[in-house]
Amino acid sequence: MRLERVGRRYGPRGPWVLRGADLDLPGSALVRVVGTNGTGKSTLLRLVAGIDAPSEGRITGRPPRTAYVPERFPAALPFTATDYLVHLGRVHGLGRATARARAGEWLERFGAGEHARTELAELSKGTGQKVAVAQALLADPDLLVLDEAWTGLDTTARTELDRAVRERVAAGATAVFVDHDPRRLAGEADAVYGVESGTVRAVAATARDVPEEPRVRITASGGKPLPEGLPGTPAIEPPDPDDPTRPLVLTVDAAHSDALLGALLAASWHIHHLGTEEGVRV
Ligand SMILES: Nc1ncnc2c1ncn2[C@@H]1O[C@H](COP(=O)(O)OP(=O)(O)OP(=O)(O)O)[C@@H](O)[C@H]1O
Repeated sequence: MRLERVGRRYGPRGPWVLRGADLDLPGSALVRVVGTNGTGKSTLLRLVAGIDAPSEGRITGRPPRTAYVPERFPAALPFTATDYLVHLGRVHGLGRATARARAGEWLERFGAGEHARTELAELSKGTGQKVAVAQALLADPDLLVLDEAWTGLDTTARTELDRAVRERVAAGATAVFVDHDPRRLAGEADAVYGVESGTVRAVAATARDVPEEPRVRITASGGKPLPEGLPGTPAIEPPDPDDPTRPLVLTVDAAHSDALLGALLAASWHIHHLGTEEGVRV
């Protein structure tokens, strides 16, 4: 599949979110898309998935069996989890019995089997996300597009999704994903693309070629919640602290460390330690 000189803007006079984007998506490949907040990653993924059309340029060779998981699951649909999955399985060309069996298997796999008959509107956010992910995997897609699909899943389901993505790629599919956590499938991507200032560029031809960028570790604590949209999208440990006053370790590319420190200090966070980390990769 290929994107050639693709541009997208919202509205005829809107600013170009993407312009002149070229992208080759081979089969049997895991492709990561990175970039800071609001640079157009979701826009690019919607174009790749075919649920949005480019304002200019062309997209060719998209496999017929394409699946997409958006950042937010539209939970207000009037179906039970199983009926929704069967319906989408039918849309993807599965027979009713196969769609029903696979719906059950995927819900079980993600630990949501007990919610098979729950109305979508009554599902918790996390279980709704499990249904969204099951929907995408149900019909063995040849192109799997995941936009922050891990967000909201519990640890077991996240690991299961990692496994399912690897299985699809091993079966010959292309999986394109965005995730804010740089450790997600770290070192496994066949290609990494960065979206920046409206353009898409290869950050690394293969995971092995990722340049060794120094990473900075900041240990910090604060009484207030962390500010939204931290510079450099740092990895944060532990990800869900029980005690907000407990120090967190934030790891970020050195290029963003000053901005991140500034954001933490502006939010009245206390900095305990600052150091570099060797060998951390995208
Ligand atoms: N449907 C839309 N209508 C108008 N503007 C939009 C629409 N979708 C996205 N945009 C704009 O396009 C730009 C890129 O948004 P997009 O969601 O693609 O970025 P992103 O990199 O995925 O962001 P984030 O990391 O915050 O998820 C933003 O300025 C956004 O406001």
